[in-house]
Amino acid sequence: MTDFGKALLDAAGAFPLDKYRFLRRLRETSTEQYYQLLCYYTQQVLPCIYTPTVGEACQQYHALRIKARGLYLRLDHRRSILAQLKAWPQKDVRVIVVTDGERILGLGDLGANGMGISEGKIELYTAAAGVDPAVCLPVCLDVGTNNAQLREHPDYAGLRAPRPLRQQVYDEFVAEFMEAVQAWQRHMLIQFEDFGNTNAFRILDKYKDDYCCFNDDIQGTAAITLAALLAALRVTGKRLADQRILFLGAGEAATGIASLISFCIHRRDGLDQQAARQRCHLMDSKGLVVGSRTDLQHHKIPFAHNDVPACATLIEAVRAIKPTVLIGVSAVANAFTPEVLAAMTELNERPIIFPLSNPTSLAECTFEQAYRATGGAVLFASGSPFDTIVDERGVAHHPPQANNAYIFPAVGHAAVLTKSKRIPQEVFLVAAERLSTMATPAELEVGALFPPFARIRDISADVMAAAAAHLVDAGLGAVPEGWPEQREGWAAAARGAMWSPPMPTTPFSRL
Ligand SMILES: O=C([O-])CC(=O)C(=O)O
Ligand SMILES: [Mg+2]
Repeated sequence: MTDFGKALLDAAGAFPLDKYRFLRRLRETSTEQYYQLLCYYTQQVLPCIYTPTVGEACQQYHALRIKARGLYLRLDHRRSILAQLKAWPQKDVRVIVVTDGERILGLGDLGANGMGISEGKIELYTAAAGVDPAVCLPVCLDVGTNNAQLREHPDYAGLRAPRPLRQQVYDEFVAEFMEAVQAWQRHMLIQFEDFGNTNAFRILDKYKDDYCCFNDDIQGTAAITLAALLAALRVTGKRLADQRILFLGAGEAATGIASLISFCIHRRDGLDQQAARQRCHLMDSKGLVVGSRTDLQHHKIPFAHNDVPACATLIEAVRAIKPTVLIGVSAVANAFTPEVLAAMTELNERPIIFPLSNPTSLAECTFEQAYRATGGAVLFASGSPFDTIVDERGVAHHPPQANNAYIFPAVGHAAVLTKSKRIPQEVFLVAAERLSTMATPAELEVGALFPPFARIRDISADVMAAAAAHLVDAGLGAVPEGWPEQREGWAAAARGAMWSPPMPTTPFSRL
């Protein structure tokens, strides 16, 4: 069965973008078969519609000649957002993934081409957690772009203007969007995706207490990384509170991950939040984030250290801090040099090394590089997928992908089913903890920190049950209709709440 999915996609063309285009067209022309492929051949389809291909698809989106599935809301059409929502053909929408295209993966400002990221991410709600595609809506807030090349391209479909200089104009537009969504539907889950750093933090802070919303780059990435780290610690047998964690990068992902790790240490080991934060060291393009710096953005300040020298390079920082864990969220390809990897190997019996930057071309190192440099001792997870390595004994080592899709679709679907008022930070902790326990000892043995993605719907059902229990217990959501009293039955109930297309009858005769 699984080979069929691969064979079909191979037949669509040699290049990833050929497969992407094929799947986009299939969704339009043979929707049921598209969803059969997505839901029954998920592992084969996902890399073609999501990371790593989606990065290139967004860069080329204006030239792909595909019809946008999602809704564009343009800054020059402001004060009419509610009317535009009401005119949209989908009437019962429960999940929105929204971007403004300013920071697409590690690729920068892609303006209206960012629609591709909302469209890609929303498919994961269906594939991974069984949300009915009929209730899912990708949105792109087109506020212009500072990418002049794109703006001037004859095929570019977005607003041909730079992003607004005045923050107030932007903020009012986002506020109008949030209020319009609330006026449009009784309950909506809103996922913020790939906003620029400053706006991402500000928007989340502003709306998180009053809306059922989260930011996947800050919170989803944090949860999957914490899950990977907790699973790695099952192998080393060490405590989270005893780790020294060095981040290359100090943006949304870094501060999101560092905050959730600190929160987890605080909850598990009773350290106060400030002491827990000191387990995390951030490094930006100017060097280590230390207290003596006067140029630190707001979100970095809680992680500034006064007890380490102001190292300018990663290798200096590794030597000074002696990290047990190295996390790459820098979008700097090959930043984990052989020297850095060798230093991590000298310092640790089992170095934990997570090059998380997306897409693959921006990863801080490959699995092969980390595996070879550490003599196979590395505990590894990456943002984009890498190939398996077969060692000299013939044992296959599968590099786990710290794929946000293990977390956000399940957390989001739980929030939808419970109609949660908001999504507190604790839910991401609960989801990460649950996921971190799921790899079997045999899977951990060969480096797989998570169960295989092929089982994603069962995994999501467990995460949904844990997240739903938390939301209900916190008084934010209600027990979904028809779910049993007993919590033991909730994973099965979550599995039962998932939408699926009919099982495919082979062959896919009309493709
Ligand atoms: O693609 C992912 O899942 C991670 C992500 O959101 C990003 O890199 O912006
Ligand atoms: Mg993202």
